[in-house]
Amino acid sequence: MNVLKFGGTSVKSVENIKKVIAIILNHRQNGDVIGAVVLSAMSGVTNQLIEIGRMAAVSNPDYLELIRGIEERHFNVIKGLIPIKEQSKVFGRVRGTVNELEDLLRGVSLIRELSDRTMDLVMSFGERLSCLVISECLKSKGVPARFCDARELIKTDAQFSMAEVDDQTTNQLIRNYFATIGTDLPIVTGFIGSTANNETTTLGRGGSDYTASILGAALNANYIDIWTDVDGMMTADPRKVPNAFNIPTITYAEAMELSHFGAKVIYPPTLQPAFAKNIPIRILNTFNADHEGTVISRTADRRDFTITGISSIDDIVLVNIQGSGMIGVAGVSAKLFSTLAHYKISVILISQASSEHSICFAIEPRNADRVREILEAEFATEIAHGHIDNISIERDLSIIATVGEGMKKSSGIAGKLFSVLGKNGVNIIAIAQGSSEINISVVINKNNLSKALNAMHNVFFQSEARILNLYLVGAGLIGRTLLKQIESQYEFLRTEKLLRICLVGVSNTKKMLLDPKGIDLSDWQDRLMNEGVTTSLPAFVEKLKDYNLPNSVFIDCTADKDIPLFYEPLLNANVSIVTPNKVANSGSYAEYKRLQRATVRRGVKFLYETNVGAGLPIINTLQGLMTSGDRFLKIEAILSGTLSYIFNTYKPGVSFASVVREAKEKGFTEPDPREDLSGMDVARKILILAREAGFELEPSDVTINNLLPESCISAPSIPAFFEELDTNNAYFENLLQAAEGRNEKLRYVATFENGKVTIELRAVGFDHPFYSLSGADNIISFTTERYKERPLVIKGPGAGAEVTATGVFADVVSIGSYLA
Ligand SMILES: NC(=O)C1=CN([C@@H]2O[C@H](COP(=O)(O)OP(=O)(O)OC[C@H]3O[C@@H](n4cnc5c(N)ncnc54)[C@H](O)[C@@H]3O)[C@@H](O)[C@H]2O)C=CC1
Ligand SMILES: N[C@@H](CC=O)C(=O)O
Ligand code: NA
Repeated sequence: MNVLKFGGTSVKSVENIKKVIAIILNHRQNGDVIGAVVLSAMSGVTNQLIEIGRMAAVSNPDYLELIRGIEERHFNVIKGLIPIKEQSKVFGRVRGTVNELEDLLRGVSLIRELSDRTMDLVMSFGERLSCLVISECLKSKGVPARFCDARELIKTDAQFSMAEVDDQTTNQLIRNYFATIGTDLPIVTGFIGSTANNETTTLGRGGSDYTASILGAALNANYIDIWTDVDGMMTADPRKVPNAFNIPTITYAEAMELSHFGAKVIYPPTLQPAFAKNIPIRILNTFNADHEGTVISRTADRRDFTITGISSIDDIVLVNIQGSGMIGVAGVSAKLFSTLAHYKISVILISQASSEHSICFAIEPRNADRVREILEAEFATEIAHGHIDNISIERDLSIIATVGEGMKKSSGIAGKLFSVLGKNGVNIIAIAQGSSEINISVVINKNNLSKALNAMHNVFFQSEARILNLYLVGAGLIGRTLLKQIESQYEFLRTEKLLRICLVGVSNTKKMLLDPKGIDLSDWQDRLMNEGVTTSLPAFVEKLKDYNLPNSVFIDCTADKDIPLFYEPLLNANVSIVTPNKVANSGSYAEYKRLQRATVRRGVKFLYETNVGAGLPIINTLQGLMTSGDRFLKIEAILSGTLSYIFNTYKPGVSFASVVREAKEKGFTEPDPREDLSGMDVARKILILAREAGFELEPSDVTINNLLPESCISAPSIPAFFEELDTNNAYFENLLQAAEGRNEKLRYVATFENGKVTIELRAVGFDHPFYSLSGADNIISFTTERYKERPLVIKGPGAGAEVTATGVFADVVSIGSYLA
């Protein structure tokens, strides 16, 4: 035998009530015995009744309008669900109940007073009306339903609005009642009860769940089914954590912790009677009746995760009371908490460090000022004597609770929790863990709530892929290729690497598009074109900070000199950066160092493997040697893919400018190819390598060996530059022919040795290791303490869209692994 309870949304409209009736009929057809059905008021009605009461209390006659509205809603149910010839009798009964409500409010309006006692009576009409109407609907469908006013069964004390149930009397009354009704199906008003003197009381908002549990326990039901509008309890609030999913089984204790911390699926007192009788509570969805929902019972099986759920209280304040006079003095906390209890201030969380120097506790914001006054008065003497310094209040905070019985047996949960919050720059203000070990609560700033919840959910519920939120600036050749590569690897990363890449922002020089829900990788170009707004980097970064998404990565695929100005603020906001743009690392040494320090300080990543040799593993190799304690003696390298390509491809008689054009078309050159031909690009790269090798070099320490005649450099635009190149063909032809005549090849070689950089155009013979390069190859030779006899050499294509995007992609994925 089961007790069924349907909440406010389930009985909100004709459409929804049809679903409720179908569920009841279905049970009966399957032979499942229903002991009782408990109903809430139609959704919105209780709030309206409260408003009506308040309006009447100030003699505002408009309340009559609201009463008509409530009456109308119930009439509509009758019209929609009861055959015409049976309707008038039910209309009459509804009208009679509504008249009773009107009489009551007339009285309230006359005496202009609304006590908690009267308010409870006013509120009782919501459930009385819904049960009245729906029991008649069921009767007309052949169910032997019978309206049951719970005030005759549930006896309480006289704490109106939050009455305590007298279990013994109540259980007896319930059993007596059920002994008399035979096979009738009582439709019981949720939420309400009455005192020994038959005054109406209510059991607290959400109390209909509690009514069902009281009935179920008294009747020794097999199940208490709470039918609501969600698929059971979820691992987190799905409005805040889109990846939250249903929890199939949960213990009473876990459900209690989660519902105290804001998971509004079940009213916490409901759990007690069910727990005492070991009756499972099932949370089911009226609108998705086939879903298995959540079963709450003593033991929960089918556990895939160490924690069961994450919940939060979104708005709290923290009160801190501290002073040297508190150390070792017994009774301060006793006085503190008995004072709070005396004033009925509910304390949500308490934390005291073992130094006993301070105690902090969380309360609802509406109590903050009152608590300060109360405590300042109560501890006036201690404050006057300096034993207590002050009572401070910190606002705009949230509490997040990780809940789960599984935490008892496993270590490392707190470590995981703090690490994920740390990596996402979420500062923890206070921590509490009860010795039951099924709840670890942390207090954080409210503006980090969504980020923290999502990041935590992501690491604790590991079967789900970790999200990496990308913001790409510069959707040019490399940027576009990167997105294409990510798109084709998306499924592999999600299923094999448990990494879900989400593009949140993308921009080029003209337009930018940001969407925190993610931009589909298959149509980002169309969306950018159609929905994008004029690019503004400050606005882009502002939005990024505003969204405050976990695991955010900023990718700079431009060669822009201004974008690096945003790197440090981004790192400080715990956003990792990946970039092929060399500007930041080749500016002043101080700036280079500042970025390095920011990454260490904030525990985020700044990765730029493609600054040198595109996708070739040069920076990673160098950093590996450095961190393992090797020392660099010499770096000798060919670092320009563009120049390699030109020197490997140029044949006398061909126009030099056309070879440069080819290099540009193949995607080897910088957005402005003069950067390559002037030697600037190589200068940047060797400077970066020297710095990575531990040397403090400024750009002025690198002399550029420029290959271009002045007229080419000073051309006003890139097309003009190409024209200028054409007119200088003879200059380049001579240069190359001279080498060719000696069977040598031209190589643009950068060397770092003894703290000094040299860059020169060399002609090398076939016995030189740099002779046999082809295409856009780079070659880098590291001579170190450990690689002294024979240097470590890395060689391969050092420019081009695919290889560069691959390097950027690898950096992005490595951030994903780090954050996980
Ligand atoms: N092409 C290659 O082989 C390699 C390139 N790199 C680097 O990759 C970066 C990108 O190169 P490519 O994709 O070849 O250049 P590109 O010129 O094709 O793309 C650059 C993109 O950045 C956009 N952009 C420029 N300033 C912007 C701003 N302020 N805001 C938004 N968007 C902006 C442009 O609209 C363009 O779409 C450069 O820093 C380059 O040095 C690094 C290694 C190899
Ligand atoms: N333009 C560069 C590629 C990027 O670093 C080159 O030609 O090497
Ligand atoms: Na590289």
